[in-house]
Amino acid sequence: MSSHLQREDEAHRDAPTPGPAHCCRTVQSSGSTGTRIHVYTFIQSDSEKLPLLDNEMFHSIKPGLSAYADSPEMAGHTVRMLLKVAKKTVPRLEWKRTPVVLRATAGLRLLTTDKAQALLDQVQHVFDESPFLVPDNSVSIMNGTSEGILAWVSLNFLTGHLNAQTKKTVGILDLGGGSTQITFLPKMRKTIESIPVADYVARFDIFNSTFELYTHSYLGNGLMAARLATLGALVAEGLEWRTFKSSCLPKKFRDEWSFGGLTYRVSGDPDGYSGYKLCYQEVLKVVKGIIHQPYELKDSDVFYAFSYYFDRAVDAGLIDGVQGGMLEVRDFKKKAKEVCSKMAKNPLITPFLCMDMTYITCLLKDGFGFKESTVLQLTKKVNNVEASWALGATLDHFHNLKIH
Ligand SMILES: O=c1ccn([C@@H]2O[C@H](COP(=O)(O)OP(=O)(O)O)[C@@H](O)[C@H]2O)c(=O)[nH]1
Repeated sequence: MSSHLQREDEAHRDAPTPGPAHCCRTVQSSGSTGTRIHVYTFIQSDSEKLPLLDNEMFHSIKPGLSAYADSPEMAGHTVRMLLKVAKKTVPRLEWKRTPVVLRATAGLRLLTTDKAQALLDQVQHVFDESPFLVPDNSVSIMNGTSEGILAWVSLNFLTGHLNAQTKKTVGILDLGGGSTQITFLPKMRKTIESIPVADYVARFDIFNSTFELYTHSYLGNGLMAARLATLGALVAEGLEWRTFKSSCLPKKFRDEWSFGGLTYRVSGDPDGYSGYKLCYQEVLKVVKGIIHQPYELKDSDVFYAFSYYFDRAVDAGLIDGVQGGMLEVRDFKKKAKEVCSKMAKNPLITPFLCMDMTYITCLLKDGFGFKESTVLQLTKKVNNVEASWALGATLDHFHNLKIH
């Protein structure tokens, strides 16, 4: 993350409002499956303390910017539409002192440097023409470590753990389209000692505490990227004529499917078998030897799981789409088996549901090594605020978390 972003206290130097400062900030999160805007309003009465989050406005547009890799001006259009929403949310008098920042995640990390830069340039141009405050480094690709840490900061801020004196915190699991992140505060020394390479640990300061987190982002292990890998569709050639088959799809299913600006012909295996067991073998290839198993997960507390973990749990009928809920890892497994065995007879809510549920089960069990009894708190929103790294990025902007 940038350390030279303009701080809120600087932006407020000429602020007319006496007393507690109300500040707004817009973050655009550019993911592989969509571009979103978050406008946060904070109340900051004491610069020594964490601010209070007063309100959030959220809006999203599909597809993600990476779908415009070959027509970057369309990326500018997406961002212009989202800034229109920001203009409606932020009072006109506040525009000039409201910073606007875009952070891109896996979708742009997966593109070549030139293509990603052309998209970022378009976004920068739209920002520069906007009436908002455009800080240095306002448009960039965020690295996976920051993505994991900032999502952890968001969830722990929203659940009140960052204010508490106790060092009790919650771990997070984030499943995007292109990448997946796991971040938690280890309790055992051995967890840090047994990491494969140094970049699985990140230290950062927030107010008067230093945290040493286990965090990792797996590029290519987001749900959509995992579909591609399962189908064997990561090949560069033959997209025009090849059909990618999988026993995770209904046997008679045949269609086109697009991700990251490319379209693939996909189908079930009409002459072969389909179902959970075969599907598990297919998705295991995407996980095995790639995902590191942290030492202490076997007897860990609750993890907050959001993004596609939440969306698919809703699609499969495991939780309510508004309330969310608590599930055990074994609930995903049981449901995956059920969905896969039924797909031949009943049309699924999405033809990919068996593949997605089986992948999630495999990622949790054979990937991270969770026990079947591990509890996951599935959530879309905490206290009406979207669960994502964007809030953490905002706190970082105003309070400089110093990730090292
Ligand atoms: O502000 C956000 C950002 C992402 N998501 C969810 O994240 C998933 C997709 O992630 P994304 O496209 O950002 O993937 P990435 O490119 O970061 O891997 C979907 O479930 C979205 O609903 C969300 O709910 N709010």
